[in-house]
Amino acid sequence: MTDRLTLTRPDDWHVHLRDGDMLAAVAPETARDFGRAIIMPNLVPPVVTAAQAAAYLSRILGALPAGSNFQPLMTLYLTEQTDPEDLAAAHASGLVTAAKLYPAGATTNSASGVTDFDKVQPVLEKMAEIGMPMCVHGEVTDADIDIFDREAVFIDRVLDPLRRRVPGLKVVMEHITTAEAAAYAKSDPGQLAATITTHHLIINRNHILAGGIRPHYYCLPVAKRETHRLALLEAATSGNPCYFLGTDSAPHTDDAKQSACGCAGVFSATNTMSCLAEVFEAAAALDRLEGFTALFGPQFYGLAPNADTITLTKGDPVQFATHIDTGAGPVTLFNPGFDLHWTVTS
Ligand SMILES: NC(=O)N[C@@H](CC(=O)O)C(=O)O
Ligand SMILES: [Zn+2]
Ligand SMILES: [Zn+2]
Repeated sequence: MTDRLTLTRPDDWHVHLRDGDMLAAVAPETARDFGRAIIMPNLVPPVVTAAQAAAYLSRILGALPAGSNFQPLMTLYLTEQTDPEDLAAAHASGLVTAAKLYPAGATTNSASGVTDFDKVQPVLEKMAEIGMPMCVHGEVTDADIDIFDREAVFIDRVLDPLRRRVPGLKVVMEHITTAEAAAYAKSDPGQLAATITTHHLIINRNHILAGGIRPHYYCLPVAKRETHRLALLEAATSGNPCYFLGTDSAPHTDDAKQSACGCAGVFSATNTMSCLAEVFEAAAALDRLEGFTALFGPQFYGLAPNADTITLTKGDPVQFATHIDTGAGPVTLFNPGFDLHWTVTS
């Protein structure tokens, strides 16, 4: 029986660190196990300019524990006003790694996102030219499309046509939740990839809705039926480098989650590596955990893997605190619903 596992230090290719008191509390949680992370720009107001990204980067660095080597990889939030030259300069200087496309209204803090995709065509062409990846929240926002269908419809109606209009654009389909997205993501190696979250490998829509409504499992895109979870699990454990970890750890205070109109987002930064080790072991794929968490992301982004390692150790069930305290209020940690035996020990 394997009871120790040493991996190249993982990265998180999609995380929300927020700002202010929340940032102070959650940045150390991500920095503990991860070497780098793609930092989502959906603050209020969003991070749309290079100057805003530079200021946000310094606030993140200021929230890290002393001696931390964690490296935030910044993103810009694309709007219909984004200036292709400002974006290209931010990328060329190394300040910004990618740009994030939110369909307006698709998710938390996406009001400034894109409504008319033609308007961002020049920016996307510039990104293709300079090799800057586009990360996308892939859901349509049409009121007449069922929420469980919004990801699959986005691929057909928006993403595939957009990629045909902008050949050469590197795209990361963020936090995929469907078999359709997993199939599409592998259709153009090196140009197209997908992040998969920890929680979408573990929960399906029954976990949210059966036997009572569980707001801490509500996120966007919403978890789908079990067949889709199984497709994601197969993708994540397949060893195909087009799939890599993006936790989408998205903290909201318990007040904001446990409400008549609760926010979307699952906070999983603290226990993600324990959860994933359990999931990959159950799938007899522990040997593929390193690719998914530490090798395939940097490969797609054209970066070297981290030079150091982490070690996970298996033992008696580990107890994580049910929540973390933040200056903004308590934030509940993702509960996988099963015992966790693996813990990051060094
Ligand atoms: N995933 C979520 O449910 N929420 C994210 C936004 C996002 O990634 O779509 C958030 O910022 O809270
Ligand atoms: Zn999203
Ligand atoms: Zn997110």
